[in-house]
Amino acid sequence: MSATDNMIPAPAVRSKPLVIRHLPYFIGAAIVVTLAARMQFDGYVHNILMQATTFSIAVFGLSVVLGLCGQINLAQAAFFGFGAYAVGIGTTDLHLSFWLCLVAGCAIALLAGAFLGASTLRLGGHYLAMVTISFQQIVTLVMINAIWLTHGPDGVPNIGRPALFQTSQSYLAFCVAMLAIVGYLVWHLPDTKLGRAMRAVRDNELAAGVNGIDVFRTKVYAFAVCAALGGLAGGLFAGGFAYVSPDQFSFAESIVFLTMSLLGGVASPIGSVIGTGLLILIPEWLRFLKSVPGLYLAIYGLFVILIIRFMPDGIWGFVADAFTRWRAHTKAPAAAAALQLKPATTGGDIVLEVTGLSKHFGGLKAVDGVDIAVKRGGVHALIGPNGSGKTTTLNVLSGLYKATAGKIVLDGTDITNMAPHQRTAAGLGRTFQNIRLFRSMTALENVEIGAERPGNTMIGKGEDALTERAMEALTFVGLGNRANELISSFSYGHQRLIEIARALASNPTLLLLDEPAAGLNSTEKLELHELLKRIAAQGLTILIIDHDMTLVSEAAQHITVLNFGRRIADGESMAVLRHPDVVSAYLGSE
Ligand SMILES: Nc1ncnc2c1ncn2[C@@H]1O[C@H](COP(=O)(O)OP(=O)(O)OP(=O)(O)O)[C@@H](O)[C@H]1O
Repeated sequence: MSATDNMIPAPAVRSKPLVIRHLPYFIGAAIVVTLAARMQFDGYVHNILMQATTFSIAVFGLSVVLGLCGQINLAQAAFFGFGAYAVGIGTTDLHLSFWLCLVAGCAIALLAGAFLGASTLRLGGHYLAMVTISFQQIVTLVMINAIWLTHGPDGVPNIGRPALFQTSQSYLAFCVAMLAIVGYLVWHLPDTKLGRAMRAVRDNELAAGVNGIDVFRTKVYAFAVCAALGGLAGGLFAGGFAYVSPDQFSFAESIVFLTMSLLGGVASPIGSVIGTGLLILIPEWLRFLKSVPGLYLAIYGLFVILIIRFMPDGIWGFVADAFTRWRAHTKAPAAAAALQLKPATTGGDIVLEVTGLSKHFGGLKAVDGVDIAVKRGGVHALIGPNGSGKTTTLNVLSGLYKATAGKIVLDGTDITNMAPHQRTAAGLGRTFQNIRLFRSMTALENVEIGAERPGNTMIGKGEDALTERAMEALTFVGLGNRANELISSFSYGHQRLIEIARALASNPTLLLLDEPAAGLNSTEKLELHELLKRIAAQGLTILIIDHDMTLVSEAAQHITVLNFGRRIADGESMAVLRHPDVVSAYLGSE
């Protein structure tokens, strides 16, 4: 019988199909598109709407790369320019179809974004910002100087539109429809597997990696999507204004896009539209102040500073946060079935075999030639005084550190040289000494990421199955009734339980627990002990590090002891705890 045969029946209540749930959005979007097609705007209002619509799509890109994935992109105007010039040059000089040029512009931007991302995203932080600024400057220089291609500073006039949308009015309606479609996709992205991976990477890269997410690839995807949206927006912009020139795609424009994104709320397409609309409209509203030199810019700047100061997550971020908190207290989570753990049993009696493992930091031998054999089923403890190399060992096991020497075999598979997410896919689950949860997410969303582990045989297809599995794991640790609350509303002890639930939801073959009792009070420690018993009762093997000798001696059947990075004892718990070397090294000699 396969593991999937043992799956728990799903709770009776299933959510409605997405299209039905989001029907109000589509009806609203259809009304707005109809209004855009029917209402008569003067040229000035029309231009503002066209600019706001196309800029919003470019800012959607930033909401993906920066808002969802936490990676800075200061070259969005360059990608916008790729799309604009593809349509400009394609429809005028090459006499190609608008549609072909639009698709080509998106593709060029996507490829450039993927290339830039793949070559620089390992840098992160300030370096990434610097590289994207340089890229932006190079693109601007090419636009100005490659006159044979771009027409240089004169720009490209008389850009064509599709035959279907020749009039300004119909073209605007088409752009608004594109805004609605792309906006819907970006709005829905955080609830997809890729979107959850991006949010996990943004919140905590280490935890994302050990929960089975390929961090680097996720970042490259985010960057490529951002660039493609920039290209699409630029192509639409070119058709709308029928003219493009290099100054429209400068570094200053990239900063404008970024400000729009931050002002409205970087994590949501609604924020993108709000920020874009405001930043385009505020200068128009303050136009009457232009007679007093400097006053207009001072008020404009003050307005932006005040919003960012008092709403650090932007206008929509502020509203959405309040809504999430309200919903957590009003929307009761669905009841969940009992969690089943069905750890894989492909290898022999030994689940984890570590031989000659070493990790040196320069001259410091944090782990030095350690052997550990963890038997299938039950609890194996790794103990030792402070600084003896326990956490380093766990970090090498889960791939956060590369081993200096030695071999690690998990359930018959050599995982020594695998990346963290590949080890997770191979069946490793872990928690951290310093809790590493995804802090912008709810408890349920955190555990869903664990449940999504590649190779998890205990989960069916689709979002409902994912939610059910996560609810089961949360209910197993006693927090099912608080599934929709944000991490910040949980006590330290409960956050530890959520981390354990996240690992359990992935149905690992081996669970590594790094000091799970640290920071817990005596009642919470008792609850943890009970939890460990219930986990072990389902046949899941646990390798635990902890300083609480009562917990270790009662929970673990087997103990390995480290001191100064070397193994000094190994065997059945009671015998090891009485071993003279252990007593003197770890518990004190008297
Ligand atoms: N990234 C690192 N760079 C340099 N030295 C490190 C690093 N990580 C750990 N060490 C050193 O390796 C040794 C072992 O540390 P480790 O955290 O593994 O010990 P531990 O047994 O888990 O201690 P504790 O019980 O206090 O958590 C220590 O001397 C520590 O300072």
